[in-house]
Amino acid sequence: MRKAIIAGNWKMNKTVEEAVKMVEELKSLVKDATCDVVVCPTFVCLDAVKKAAAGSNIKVAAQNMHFEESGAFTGEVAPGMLEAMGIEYVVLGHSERREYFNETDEALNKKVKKAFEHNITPILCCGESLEQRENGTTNKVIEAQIKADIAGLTNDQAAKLVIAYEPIWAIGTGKTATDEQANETIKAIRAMVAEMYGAEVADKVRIQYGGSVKPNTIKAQMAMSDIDGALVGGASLVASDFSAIVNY
Ligand SMILES: O=C[C@H](O)COP(=O)(O)O
Repeated sequence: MRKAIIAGNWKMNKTVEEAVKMVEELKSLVKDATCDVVVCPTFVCLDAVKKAAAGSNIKVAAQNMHFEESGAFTGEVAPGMLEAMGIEYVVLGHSERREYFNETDEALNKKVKKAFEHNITPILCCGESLEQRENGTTNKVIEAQIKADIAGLTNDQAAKLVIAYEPIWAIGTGKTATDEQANETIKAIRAMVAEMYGAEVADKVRIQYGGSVKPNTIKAQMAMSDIDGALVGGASLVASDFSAIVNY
């Protein structure tokens, strides 16, 4: 039985003060959640959020990291720096990073491996554009992403993966994939993982849905057979909305 995981991706929002205030509010609101609860603040807020979340059930994720250990990479953050801070998860390959920051599958594969080396669990994002959904290439596009991004892991590492299926056309648009569409694609992703690492591993991998998840959509989404959680953007910025999602 997979434990659900719901993560709030704050993207480029919240000052340190606002982020800490949000965690302080969330702590009591999500304390009885039955799923894993994760917040993903910007790098500048990570340390303060981690300290604010201490002693609670809120886990902290970075929104990105570099694959190198250290060196002349101005503006980047190394995996060891996140590990030293006790960061448990890292979001990798969000469609915004693939699109605006030219993140490639080759780099993502290095990042996924490096995250595991540093005891950080990747939340690996994948998903198709509206055009790809409409021309019927959704599974082909996602298969290319998954096969490249998670290649070369051990079975133990692969089993710990969190994958977020985010149809790009549903991000921040108010359009969610139907529960059936999301579930079907997530099933297909699980089959891709099974092809690479076997059914036993694939059965352990947690696969979230992301794209305009709201308090009024989550219950039906979580009732689907293969949806193991959510990666929430906009609705994760307000404590009452995010806690309502987490306490679905
Ligand atoms: O990482 C989160 C996703 O991009 C979803 O964002 P959204 O809930 O605002 O559509």
